[in-house]
Amino acid sequence: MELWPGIWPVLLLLFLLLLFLLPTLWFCSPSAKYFFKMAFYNGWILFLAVLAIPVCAVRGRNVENMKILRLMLLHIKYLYGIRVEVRGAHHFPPSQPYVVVSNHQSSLDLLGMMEVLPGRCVPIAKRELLWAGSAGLACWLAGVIFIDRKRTGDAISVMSEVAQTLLTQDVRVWVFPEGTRNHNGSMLPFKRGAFHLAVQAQVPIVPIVMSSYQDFYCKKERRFTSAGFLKTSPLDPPPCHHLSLRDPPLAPWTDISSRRNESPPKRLHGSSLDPMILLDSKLQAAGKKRLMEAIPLSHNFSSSSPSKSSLLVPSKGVSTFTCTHLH
Ligand SMILES: CCCCCCCC/C=C\CCCCCCCC(=O)SCCNC(=O)CCNC(=O)[C@H](O)C(C)(C)COP(=O)(O)OP(=O)(O)OC[C@H]1O[C@@H](n2cnc3c(N)ncnc32)[C@H](O)[C@@H]1OP(=O)(O)O
Ligand SMILES: CCCCCCCCCCCCCC(=O)OC[C@@H](O)COP(=O)(O)O
Repeated sequence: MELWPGIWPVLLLLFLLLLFLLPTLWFCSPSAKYFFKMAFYNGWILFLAVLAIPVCAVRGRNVENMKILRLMLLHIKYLYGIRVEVRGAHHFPPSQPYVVVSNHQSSLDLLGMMEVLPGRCVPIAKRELLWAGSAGLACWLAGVIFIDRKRTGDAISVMSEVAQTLLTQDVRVWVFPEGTRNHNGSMLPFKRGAFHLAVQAQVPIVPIVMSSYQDFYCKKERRFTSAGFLKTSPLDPPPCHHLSLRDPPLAPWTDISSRRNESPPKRLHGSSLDPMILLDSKLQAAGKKRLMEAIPLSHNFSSSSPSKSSLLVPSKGVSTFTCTHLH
């Protein structure tokens, strides 16, 4: 330090400059605000992971560790003023394995995911996440299943193993069937792994919809505004919609139903297996409409037949999701 006697005034000057510059950027540049918020988001998760690792390591790699991660991540929504509202959590099957499928908009999905993550439920994630420093290690310790999306064969064999584990170790799996983040307002065609998985393990699929972040977050526009002040309207109990999925991704369902004389596998039935919906309070009428329009399914309202709300009812070659409407 003696060689650099002038360093301290320079550092002080830099510090004061930053002290002035950062708040100025924060308040004047939405892009800078977006950048700071995302940097903090990732940095905070990495930091929390450092804390979580020794605690999780006690058990070794174990799905029960996911509870620890979940508890440690739940507060993040408050830091960002994001209010998460959960509708229909009771629609989760109480005690059996199942596959959760959910739309994937951004890494912020983690917030909604942690809000509703059932016990013994592990997400399927891209392999790259394993190398995300402390977060990767924490995920590994919590039993996150990593797949190499570039090697379909490997990914399929991992998922086939998961189909076994699902039953033998009583776990649930959370899959983002779009296979990647997608924030452009529409849903990408589904990858098929989640559906193969459910068929192989003969377990139900529980769809979860996370509402659009469009009114407070947009990666493309580098926009991440404060969201805490928006009004929350009480939401009506959602009516039932029947969503016909004509897209091939659900072909496995139709195959299996035709092999079984148009009758779906028994374990896929169950009026208590309605999908649930996850909404955040920022969701406004336009956002809701956009999201529903974005889902590439044709849906026919059928409030008169709530009793037909079995999870999946293939009929005449078209698989049908019963899905709760965002209302
Ligand atoms: C306290 C601090 C804590 C800090 C730490 C943070 C903690 C956080 C905690 C936890 C967070 C976890 C974070 C989770 C978030 C991560 C999200 C992501 O990473 S999203 C990307 C990965 N997810 C997927 O990719 C979806 C799954 N993908 C699939 O299911 C695909 O289907 C896949 C990879 C298996 C193959 O993909 P294909 O791109 O090749 O395309 P296809 O058309 O689906 O499949 C090709 C053929 O293979 C058949 N196929 C697919 N799966 C099959 C199977 N299981 N068995 C048999 N055939 C199968 C298909 O039917 C198709 O064949 P035919 O065209 O139909 O003939
Ligand atoms: C080494 C520094 C890395 C910093 C990483 C911080 C950890 C954040 C953990 C957030 C978990 C959410 C994971 C997520 O959302 O991953 C994205 C993939 O679903 C889809 O990826 P892609 O759009 O296909 O690239």
